[in-house]
Amino acid sequence: MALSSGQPKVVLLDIEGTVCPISFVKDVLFPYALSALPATLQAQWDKPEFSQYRNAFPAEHATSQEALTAHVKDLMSRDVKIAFLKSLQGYLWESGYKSGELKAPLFDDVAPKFGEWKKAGKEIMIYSSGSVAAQKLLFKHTNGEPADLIPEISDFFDTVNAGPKQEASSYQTILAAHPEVPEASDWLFLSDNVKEVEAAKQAGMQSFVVERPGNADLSTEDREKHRVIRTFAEI
Ligand SMILES: CSCCC(=O)C(=O)COP(=O)(O)O
Ligand SMILES: [Mg+2]
Repeated sequence: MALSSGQPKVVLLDIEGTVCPISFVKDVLFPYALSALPATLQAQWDKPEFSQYRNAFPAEHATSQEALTAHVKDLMSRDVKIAFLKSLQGYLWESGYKSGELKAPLFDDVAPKFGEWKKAGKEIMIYSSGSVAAQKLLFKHTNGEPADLIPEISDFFDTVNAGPKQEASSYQTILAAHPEVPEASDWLFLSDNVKEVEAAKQAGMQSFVVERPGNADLSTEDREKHRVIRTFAEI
């Protein structure tokens, strides 16, 4: 599919398993957050600016630093994609990105395609379970050229401002946020998660499954039902 006139005007992108490897999230970002957690809790526990993160957790898990640490560890071991955890993770990753310890390893085709899409007049938007704050940190600190891709991105969506990624209504919320591109068929959503692709299609968007190294295997049925791409260069 060439992106020329009559083709999608907006490319909406998932992050983990689509623009960067799942292993970056599981093996780099998660351990960083867990290692930063105890010292952060000790330093920030009673600070007013930290209360938004602490108070967002269910009260029974925020009774002490130890209880919160145990709960965060449990949620992360199960990769629970819940907003209060994602928000805290973004807060914990900030120092790592700013110091240069964390840098998002985008797949090689991603940054060049951003430039191509922008030149062709397409809008690039992000929809991830990671918080909008975490998304912005990731795209500001990449291994791409340019390293800061924020200027290329028109909007960011997460489970707070759009809703759960496997529900069609979330894609309708995203559409409603951009009345300048009202036709769902003018949107192309790319994700490693077949259920997310199905939800986007239910909302009327075009949507392809992205198959990257390290992603979950796709079934024969998934491959029959959906277009599967291995790199953005195929678009
Ligand atoms: C952008 S923050 C790091 C990724 C993350 O925490 C996450 O849950 C990504 O999920 P996605 O919806 O991008 O597959
Ligand atoms: Mg994903």
